[in-house]
Amino acid sequence: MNQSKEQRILNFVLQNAVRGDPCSVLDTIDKYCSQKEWAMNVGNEKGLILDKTVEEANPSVALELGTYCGYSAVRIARLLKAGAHLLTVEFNPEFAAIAKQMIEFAGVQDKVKLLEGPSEEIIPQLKKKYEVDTLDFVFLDHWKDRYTPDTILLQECNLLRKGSVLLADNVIVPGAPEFLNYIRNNPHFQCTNYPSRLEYMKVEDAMEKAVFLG
Ligand SMILES: Cn1ncc2cc([C@H](O)c3cccc(CNC(=O)c4cc(-c5ccc(F)cc5)cc(O)c4O)c3)ccc21
Ligand SMILES: [Mg+2]
Repeated sequence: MNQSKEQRILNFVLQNAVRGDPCSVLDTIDKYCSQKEWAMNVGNEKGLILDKTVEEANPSVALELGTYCGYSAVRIARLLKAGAHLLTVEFNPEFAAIAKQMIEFAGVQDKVKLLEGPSEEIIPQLKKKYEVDTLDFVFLDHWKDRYTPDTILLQECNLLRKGSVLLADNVIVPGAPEFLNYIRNNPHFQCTNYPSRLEYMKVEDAMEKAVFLG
């Protein structure tokens, strides 16, 4: 049975990156995906925007929707302070299996909890089953038509507090027009757009930051 692209990316990391070194894992994934096979990791250019947003938020509890191969989970986890943790949600079992190995190889497994299932099922479980009070930071990178319903669900589940930071990938490509319309016209959010490039391509993309005002 021939390998998936995601398995090839993981193998390239296991053979070429430095175990326990998150930056080496990120650089190795970026090298593979820019030179050999494109993949939908946030990448290094938008990754720098993610880094700055995480550092500014300095979250104790962070949530990621859409783990994929674990690139952004490693990227976020490497910046978390002692005792802080990232919950990352992946519904595709193959992706989850790859991401688990990627996160462990990078050595950030103590800061990351990978939750398998669709966001619409996991989000309502965060308070009781995963002992979350409120979320300090949320990275949205799953199906683009789920950004809005899941942002509404986060509010309904009382998971956001004054100052909670949402950061959404791909608001230009593939695009999340309905989410941009929702969040920019919502008085409970203060929005900022960060123009950038689609990962590994000379194509325009952008990220949108939305701070919950309570
Ligand atoms: C409900 N639920 N709960 C958890 C959860 C997790 C998933 C998966 O992780 C998953 C699977 C497939 C697609 C995505 C979304 N990502 C994208 O579609 C994307 C596309 C492109 C791009 C850009 C240009 C192209 F030409 C092609 C693809 C660039 C990007 O950065 C992307 O993030 C996410 C899905 C639903 C989930
Ligand atoms: Mg993305």
